[in-house]
Amino acid sequence: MSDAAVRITGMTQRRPNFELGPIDLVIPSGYVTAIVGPNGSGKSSLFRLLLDLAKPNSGGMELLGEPVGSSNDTKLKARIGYMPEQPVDLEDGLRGNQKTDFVRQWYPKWDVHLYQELLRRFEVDPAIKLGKMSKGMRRKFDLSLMMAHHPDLLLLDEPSSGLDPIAWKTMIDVLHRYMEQGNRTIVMASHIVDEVRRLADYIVFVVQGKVLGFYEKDTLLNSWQVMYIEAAGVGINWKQMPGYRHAASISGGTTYKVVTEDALQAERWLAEQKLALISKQKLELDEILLHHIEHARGVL
Ligand SMILES: Nc1ncnc2c1ncn2[C@@H]1O[C@H](COP(=O)(O)OP(=O)(O)OP(=O)(O)O)[C@@H](O)[C@H]1O
Repeated sequence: MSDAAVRITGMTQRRPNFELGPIDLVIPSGYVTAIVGPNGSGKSSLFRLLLDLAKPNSGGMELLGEPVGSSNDTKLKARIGYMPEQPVDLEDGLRGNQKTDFVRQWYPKWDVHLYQELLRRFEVDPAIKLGKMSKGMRRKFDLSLMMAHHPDLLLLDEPSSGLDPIAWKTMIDVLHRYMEQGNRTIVMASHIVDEVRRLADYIVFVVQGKVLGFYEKDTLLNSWQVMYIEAAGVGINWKQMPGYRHAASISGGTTYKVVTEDALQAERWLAEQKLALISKQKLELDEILLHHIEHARGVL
């Protein structure tokens, strides 16, 4: 794995009704990492902490090798593009162009040609007041603005929220192209299975303020499977099957539906037990997340 784009060490944030962490997490540079978790699990809170918009109670964070929270972070921030989940209400009265004129001053690598190309691709008129733009249009404007200074790291909090299918496809293409150039990194929170499938190299599950795991996407999607197994006349202790997560007999018969998170070893085990594997199917990302949530509810 390459250098760390994000390094979080023993970080906690306590609120009256919610505790985030402790989180220890290293996100590699040069890849797309998706943070996946249910509503209220702490994804947006994590982004705000990484941007120093909120302070942790303990622990530390680094972005692109620099500590978060130092007083002189202008150079670091110039290397980052951040897209919050919600637009900033205070900017409602500004026209798009007025926001751009203010924002671009902070970025030495500001690229007006890229900015204009992105606005054209997303079909956004920057002369409109931000408060008068539709939700999706404002999102597309913010995406264009945020990418026009050639950031090394993009932090995207549910980037496709409000986008129509055409704009969504454009966004996926724009982000793919962004990743083609140099050692760039995207960290994004997303609920959209297809988006994670198309963009992510790595997946982080966050549930109830805790990181449940960091996975290489293809390994994760290949290793979680539901298997249909014929097991007539034998009492099987399914819990001995590698990666066992769940088992149920189908309509009380001798066929079992078993979920494993270690498909390769599970198949070997079935062969050793001389059990017939009738069919197998990969789980979708949201089904895998559901298993993680249920497991977390039992142990956290
Ligand atoms: N400013 C705040 N003050 C107090 N509590 C907050 C604040 N913002 C969020 N929370 C609480 O922190 C927890 C985590 O919220 P957060 O927005 O980080 O979750 P999320 O995973 O981004 O959720 P979603 O998928 O709905 O966007 C929730 O319990 C939420 O109510």
